[in-house]
Amino acid sequence: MLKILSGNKVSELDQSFIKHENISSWQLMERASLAFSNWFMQSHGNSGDKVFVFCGPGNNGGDGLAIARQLFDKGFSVSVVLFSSLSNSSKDWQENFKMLPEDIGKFQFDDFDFQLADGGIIIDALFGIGINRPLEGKFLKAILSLNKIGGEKIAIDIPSGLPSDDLVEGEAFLADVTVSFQFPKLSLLVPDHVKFVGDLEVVDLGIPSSFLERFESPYYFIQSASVKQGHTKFHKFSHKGDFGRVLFIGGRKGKVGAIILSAKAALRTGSGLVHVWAEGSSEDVIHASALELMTEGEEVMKRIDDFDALGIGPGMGEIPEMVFEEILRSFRKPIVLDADALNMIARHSELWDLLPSGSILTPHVGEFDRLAGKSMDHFDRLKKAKTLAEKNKIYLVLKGAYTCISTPDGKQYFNSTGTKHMATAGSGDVLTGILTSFLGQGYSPFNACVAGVYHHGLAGEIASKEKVRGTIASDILEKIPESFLKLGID
Ligand SMILES: NC(=O)C1=CN([C@@H]2O[C@H](COP(=O)(O)OP(=O)(O)OC[C@H]3O[C@@H](n4cnc5c(N)ncnc54)[C@H](O)[C@@H]3O)[C@@H](O)[C@H]2O)[C@H](O)CC1
Ligand SMILES: [K+]
Repeated sequence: MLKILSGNKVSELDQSFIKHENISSWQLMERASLAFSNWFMQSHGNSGDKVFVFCGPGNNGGDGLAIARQLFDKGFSVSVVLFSSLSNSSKDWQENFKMLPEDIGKFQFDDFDFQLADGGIIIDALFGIGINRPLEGKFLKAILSLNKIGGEKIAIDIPSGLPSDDLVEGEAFLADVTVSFQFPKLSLLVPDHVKFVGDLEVVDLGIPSSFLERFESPYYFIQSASVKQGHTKFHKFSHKGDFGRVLFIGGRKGKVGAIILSAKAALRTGSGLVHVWAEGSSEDVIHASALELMTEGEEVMKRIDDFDALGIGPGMGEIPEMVFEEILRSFRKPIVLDADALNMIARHSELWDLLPSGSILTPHVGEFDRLAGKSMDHFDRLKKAKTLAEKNKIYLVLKGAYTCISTPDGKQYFNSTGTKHMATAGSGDVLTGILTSFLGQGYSPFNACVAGVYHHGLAGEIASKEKVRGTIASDILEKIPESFLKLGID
């Protein structure tokens, strides 16, 4: 798992890593710049476009100068636009400035006509994580001009103007792609900043995750290696009982499809036995949609404890509080709660106390705000999610572009998979199915959450490669098996 450090911890990290590797700060900058340039050559190597690098006075600008040199060496036509003189720039900036080849175009901001860069590749190296106040003066002027002209816009480490761990104040660079070093900065993961960040790429500086562990931070970025480790292995003699018996409750009032999506997702995630308790009249459609599903009626309440996991809520509508309460009182293992089950809790706050510890709640932003009250911005929402998870000893899966799992021990894990094409009806029901399936297979709630959000996102990525904006939730669940294959899980 990759730790996400706050901006003010990065210089500590740099110092410590430089010492550990016995390298100079310039060498670390060269590594970072090469990581960017290698990414650039892979994605833009064949582009004949002119490259313009806008370099601020700090080390982000220093990266920009090194990248300008490296891309020039690879045959690109490169110009740099500078905002500071040698004497008022950082030490490694100065080193890299001296190393600039003669044939690179060099402009001072005051003399630069921004129309020259129109249509080229614009690399933003004005400010990185060292920004400590809103943009003003020539920096603001430059960003406003860059945001107006055409061409592809790429930010180094973070779009200039965004603080690394806080909400933007004023203007910032509108990037098409942000190439962040080592780990994504927290502020790149919030929906409030999506228009600045564009697509997010994270490039490795060779700092091992174990090294990052030395630094205090509650935030993590989920990566495939740790997802792989968290999977339970099954063997030749495993039988369907080992893969769990799960029950889904929901699918009423014209929304039976929601619970079918959850149930089918559980089958595709590997559940041995999948039961559905939906409205009586929907039995036929459930059987017709998947022959492997079993349907239940009210009498299932008597043997509800026989199940290994429950998934409640998709398409459930409003059920009597008494029934909901009885389910929570009768089933004391972790439960997955989604959609209408979350709305029940939002309306009846006394239900919080009945949630089995380790339960998983999967609100989208709207549902979350009903549960926790309105938030000023996503940073505020993340704080509330942390508090709710700690207080109620539950796992809170706040769904979105970088779904965030808040755990009872106060940590927050951001998912790294998924695409914009997953924002489609029923996508969340599929996630409920996957999570319930993992719980039923005996995964700890934490492993279920991490594996669940990761496979959901990966299945969505695979599905949307074929179906792009026509991707529907059924496509996502059909690709769950491929997401296992991709990770080498049998
Ligand atoms: N381990 C890594 O990730 C590495 C990252 N690198 C790059 O270094 C930058 C951070 O560099 P730093 O010098 O600390 O900060 P900045 O370049 O962002 O600029 C700070 C500089 O600017 C002044 N300043 C701050 N805000 C403003 C403002 N609004 N207006 C004017 N001036 C401002 C501040 O006082 C400083 O003087 C990181 O993002 C990476 O790109 C390294 O290359 C190596 C390892
Ligand atoms: K930048």
